Amino acid sequence: MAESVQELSLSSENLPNNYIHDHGGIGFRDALLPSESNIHIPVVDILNLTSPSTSQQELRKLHSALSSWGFFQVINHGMTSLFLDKVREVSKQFFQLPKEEKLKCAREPNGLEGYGNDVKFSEKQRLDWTDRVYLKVHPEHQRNFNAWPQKPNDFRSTVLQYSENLRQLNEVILRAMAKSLNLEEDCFLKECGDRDSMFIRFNYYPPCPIPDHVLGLKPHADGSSITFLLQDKEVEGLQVLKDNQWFKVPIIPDALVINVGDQIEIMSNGIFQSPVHRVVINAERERLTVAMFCIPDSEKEIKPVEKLVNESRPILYRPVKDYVGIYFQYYQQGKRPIEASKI
Ligand SMILES: O=C(O)CCC(=O)C(=O)O
Ligand SMILES: [Fe+2]
Repeated sequence: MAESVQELSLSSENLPNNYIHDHGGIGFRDALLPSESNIHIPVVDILNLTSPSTSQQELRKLHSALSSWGFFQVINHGMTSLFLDKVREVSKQFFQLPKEEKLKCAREPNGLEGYGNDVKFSEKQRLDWTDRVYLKVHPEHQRNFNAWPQKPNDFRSTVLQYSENLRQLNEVILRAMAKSLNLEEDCFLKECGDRDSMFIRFNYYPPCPIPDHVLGLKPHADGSSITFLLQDKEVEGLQVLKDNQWFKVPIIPDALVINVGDQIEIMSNGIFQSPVHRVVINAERERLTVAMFCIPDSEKEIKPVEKLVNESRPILYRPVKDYVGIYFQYYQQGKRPIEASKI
């Protein structure tokens, strides 16, 4: 593995050029807080969503969140604050291990899973200021435990429990999203197929001496159906682009952030937006987040749901298969992968 960002952050007088954005310095970090501009990233309460007397109102909120931001936060999702802290804790403990221990689960040169950082494919590319662990957690028979951290001891059991919880929550959210569009409740679940998968990514962003010129994660939209993000409890950094303006996603310690990925944008015929987002860093504190990407069956054709195509809303996307495969090709060329599907 190339030098970790964690190591770079310790000996940071001369940062390699390929981390530096020349156009930085114009305030990566002074994005607006949505509340400052009087608009809010909605917070959806799962209890309200599932209780008959409040569900209609909550579904309207969800619909509005997904069509304007593509982002929302959920509370009352069933996981305790103690458990979420545990997920954060085992993740942090892994990145604190000595280098030799972390390298035991290093990503293979052409592999996908394991511990590593940004894959370098060209000299022109700007690299992300982050080290990661990327793992397939679903389906069960495709878990490759060789790529999983062996330490801390409770890493595996905690991540398995967290994945199981998010699998159930994914179903709740996809059903609610379909209902909010007056579709059959299981519409998106069916479109994702029985052979869907889930990948978890632990994002570790060390402090950086020149945070106005370096990004934790470049602007991108996710290739998932939807993505769940457990934010750092204290250090912010996630920003979302809306109407050409960057907004900070505020920290709500026990909430999960959820965003639409490109594949739901396609299925919803563009009603739900897969938002462009990025991560900024800071000079003082590390930040750690845990993203879970839900991915539809790669053999299934993803296309706009028929009921969402009509005269006033013509079809906007052509069918695509193996979107995640296309995603990496486009991303590497600096293009938005969803362009591959736009008519
Ligand atoms: O770390 C974050 O706040 C966002 C992570 C993210 O966007 C991703 O992993 O795709
Ligand atoms: Fe993302």
